[in-house]
Amino acid sequence: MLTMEDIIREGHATLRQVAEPTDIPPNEEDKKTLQSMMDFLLHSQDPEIAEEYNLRPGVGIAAPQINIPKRMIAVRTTNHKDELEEYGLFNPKIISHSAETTFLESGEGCLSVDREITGTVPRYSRIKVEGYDLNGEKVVKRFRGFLAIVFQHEIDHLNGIMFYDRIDEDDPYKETLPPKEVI
Ligand SMILES: O=CN(O)C[C@@H](CC1CCCC1)C(=O)N1NCCC[C@H]1C(=O)Nc1ccccn1
Ligand code: NI
Repeated sequence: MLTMEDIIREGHATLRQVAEPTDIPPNEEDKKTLQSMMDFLLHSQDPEIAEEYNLRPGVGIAAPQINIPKRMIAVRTTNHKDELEEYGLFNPKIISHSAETTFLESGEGCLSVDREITGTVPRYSRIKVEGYDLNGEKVVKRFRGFLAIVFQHEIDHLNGIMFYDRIDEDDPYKETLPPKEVI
């Protein structure tokens, strides 16, 4: 099972790489990896297991965080109706998003970052994500609220982006996204 020892920390080059797309349909090795990432979130959210194995509770994890530069993410948290939502996706992609932005009041953290970093991390309020599930089935889903934030945090990891890259040094509590580059 995955434990905190498997999670690489900032400074490790893999966290700054752009991860490679996986084969679709997924091969046995990638399916095992994605399942282990989903199991990690489950274990990390179980008080007994988390205590036993000294796991930090996670609501999401991306394969680069376990030193596998492949485009795979797992998410496990409750939605706005307090229902558990669990996803394991290969090659996730944000195919559309709101102009409106949001952010976590308490800021963001990261299992690969062993320090507190304050500041607003602007995220799109609503996103539409496309990807492939463990069976290689295509998934297209809309997310809003906390789930949308988690998915954006995880997909950033696949592109070598850390949450603090999005905090504006000059105005750490700014609540808007920087303008798209003007072509
Ligand atoms: O890339 C993936 N990661 O780095 C694990 C991160 C992902 C989340 C950070 C912000 C959005 C996604 C993670 O889950 N954490 N970050 C470190 C602290 C513990 C934990 C956390 O924020 N837990 C949490 C937050 C709100 C409500 C309930 N639980
Ligand atoms: Ni993270």
